[in-house]
Amino acid sequence: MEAADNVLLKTVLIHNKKNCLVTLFSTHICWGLMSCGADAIGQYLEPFYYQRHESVPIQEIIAITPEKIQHAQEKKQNASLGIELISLETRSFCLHVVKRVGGHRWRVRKVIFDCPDGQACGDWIDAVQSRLNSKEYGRPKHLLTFINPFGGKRKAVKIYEEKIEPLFYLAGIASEVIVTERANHAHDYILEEDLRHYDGIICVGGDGMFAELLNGLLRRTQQDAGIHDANQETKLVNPRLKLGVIPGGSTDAVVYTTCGINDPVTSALHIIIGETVGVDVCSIHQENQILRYCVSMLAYGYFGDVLIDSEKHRWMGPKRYDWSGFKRWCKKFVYEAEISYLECPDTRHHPRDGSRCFAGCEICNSIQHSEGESLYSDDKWQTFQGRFISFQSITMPCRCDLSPNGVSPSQHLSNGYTDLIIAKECSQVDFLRHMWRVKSKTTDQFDFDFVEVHRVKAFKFRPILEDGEDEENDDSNGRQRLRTRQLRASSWNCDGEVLTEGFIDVKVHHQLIKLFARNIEDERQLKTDFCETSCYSCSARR
Ligand SMILES: CCCCCCCCCCCCC/C=C/[C@@H](O)[C@H](COP(=O)(O)O)NC(=O)CCCCCCCCCCCCCCC
Ligand SMILES: Nc1ncnc2c1ncn2[C@@H]1O[C@H](COP(=O)(O)OP(=O)(O)O)[C@@H](O)[C@H]1O
Ligand SMILES: [Ca+2]
Repeated sequence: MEAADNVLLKTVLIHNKKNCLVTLFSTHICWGLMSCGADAIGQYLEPFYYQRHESVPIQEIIAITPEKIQHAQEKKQNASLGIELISLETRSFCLHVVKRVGGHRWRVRKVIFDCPDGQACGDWIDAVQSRLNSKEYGRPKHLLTFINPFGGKRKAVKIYEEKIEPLFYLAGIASEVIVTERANHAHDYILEEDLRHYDGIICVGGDGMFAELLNGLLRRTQQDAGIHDANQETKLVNPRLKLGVIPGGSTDAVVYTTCGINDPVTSALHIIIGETVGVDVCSIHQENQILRYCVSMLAYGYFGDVLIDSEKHRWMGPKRYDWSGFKRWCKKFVYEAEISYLECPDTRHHPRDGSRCFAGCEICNSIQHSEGESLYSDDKWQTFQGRFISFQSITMPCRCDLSPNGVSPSQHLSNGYTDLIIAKECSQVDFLRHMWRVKSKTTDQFDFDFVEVHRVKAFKFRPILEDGEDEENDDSNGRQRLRTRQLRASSWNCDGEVLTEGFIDVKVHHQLIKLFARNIEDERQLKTDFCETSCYSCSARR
């Protein structure tokens, strides 16, 4: 289709006291000063070219609202008549659009246009609003919102009331708000209540709170579909509802990874524009039962112990992890397990391939999975048996303040794989060197001989809790005694929730859920000079 075919509305309007040609295309809106054409309002000459122009995709328009402005001429008239203010015809409108202010942070920018008359103004508002309502953008209309008042720095209610509610109101989103009264409140609500009226469920909280939504929604979806228990072979059903998070917790890795920053306003804008990204989910099984679902980090050993200890220091807020992390590091513990895993068959994809998952990621979109195939019949299972300090399964990159590049920087949101990171038995100093690199942005954190990494589709974890038989000890009668030494057991840190079962089977489900978020943008590639190719003016100049 010719670009010009997509023009829905084209008028000369006043913006910043100058005549501007404003064009509404089906995918974006463009405005700027003209280099030729008449200046008279409502008239322009073809062909026209913009001298300088700006363009905003429809997707990135938060709202269009009428703007009551007293125009200069009316002001004069009113002043001469001695009238302070009369009810004015609305001849101006305000576009509220996404503005990027750096570091993946989004804000709202207001752009005001004055129209020749009220009719033209109404036409513009209707035309833009009808594009915003179009199903192709998938903007949510009804959300179910849970707020955890005790997460992170305990500011979630304030964040919602002061920053998020006004934005949802502006965008025309109706949100039913539930401030949770206990742990699992949101989980149980999702499992039991009627959710038909909602387009999505969001929370203001941390990863633990998000895990409640995730587990509630996935259980509910399987239950409604008649899947009650499931082994690793079961094909799970994708939920209709989308999930979203506004950061109000401690680590906020889910939101940091999918929006590039833990900023409440940025997250609210990602939700409002309705863009979604598919996200891989791990199901954690024991026998034929699913114990839990996990999207970010599933960790045993060091990070499992840090979580258990940190719960005792919840009053410290997010800093509790540093304190517990330090305490755990001081006491070195070693664990042992047998881990079998099914590695990604495509050797181009691995945790050290240097790739990054950006919005519209080609790797995520191109990877093929044969979901129907049996995992057990596969003879490609490999086994690791040994001692380690930390074992992590990282299903999304897990960016956060503690690790801005991510715990596994080359992991992807929706490639269908999880990365196993095993920090094998080593000195405390060596483990710290590895963690230091996880925190820093520069060097390969896996470039140590004691760190082993694999990109896998599924794994089985069997803790070994007793040392092998030790025959070297003789008892007082000189008889050889078989002795076993107790090894330390840990628990799992599953998206920040404790899981006490040690033996587990884990499988990754490719893009099982959809999250309201664009995924991070490659800021070097954001176009600023030219708008989309369908822009008439730009394509004419190219
Ligand atoms: C010395 C530098 C240490 C840098 C350590 C970087 C490790 C970063 C791991 C981040 C894990 C991110 C994965 C997501 C986890 C969350 O699901 C989950 C729950 O989140 P929520 O609170 O929002 O509900 N969060 C966590 O489990 C937090 C784990 C954080 C562990 C921090 C460990 C700090 C270690 C400090 C050691 C200091 C030794 C100093 C020696 C002189
Ligand atoms: N009203 C509540 N009282 C106590 N705990 C709650 C409440 N609402 C949610 N929770 C629980 O609090 C835990 C931590 O929440 P989260 O929002 O992730 O904060 P943080 O990131 O600080 O851990 C979650 O496990 C969640 O189940
Ligand atoms: Ca993944």
